[in-house]
Amino acid sequence: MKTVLVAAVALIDPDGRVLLAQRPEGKSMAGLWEFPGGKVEHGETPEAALIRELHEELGIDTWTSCLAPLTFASHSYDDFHLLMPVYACRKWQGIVQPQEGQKLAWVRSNDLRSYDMPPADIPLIPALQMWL
Ligand SMILES: Nc1nc2c([nH]c(=O)n2[C@@H]2O[C@H](COP(=O)(O)OP(=O)(O)OP(=O)(O)O)[C@@H](O)[C@H]2O)c(=O)[nH]1
Repeated sequence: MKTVLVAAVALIDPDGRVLLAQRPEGKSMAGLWEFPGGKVEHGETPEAALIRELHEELGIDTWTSCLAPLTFASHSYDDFHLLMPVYACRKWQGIVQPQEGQKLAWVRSNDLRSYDMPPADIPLIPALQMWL
């Protein structure tokens, strides 16, 4: 099975809330809430992929030095194996705004479990909660 490298980030605001984005209609796993990010392109580092995705998806800019490794997901879906490093980020420039019409939510630690997430993400929640 093909292993797909996806970089994701927990953006954490000054109140300790985490940003989740809802996958839009028409995509796989539509309606589920996930961490911002996306596939790492050929020749790209995970950090560079995240900086690019955050600009494209949310209209913000950040830097490699502001991306702290937090945890990772390794999960087999039916058609690929997902390997997803997850970073924490507390510092960025600009205001988070959906650039692609996606719904966003700033979620408190204790509320994370009430958002439906992809199966790969569920085991990540306790590690994230320890950071918040
Ligand atoms: N960004 C992100 N992707 C995740 C998370 N959890 C998870 O399983 N994924 C999966 O990782 C892949 C990320 O791909 P992507 O976001 O760049 O591309 P995409 O929506 O076009 O994916 P698609 O081609 O499967 O529809 C998707 O299959 C997505 O479902 C997560 O928390 N954040």
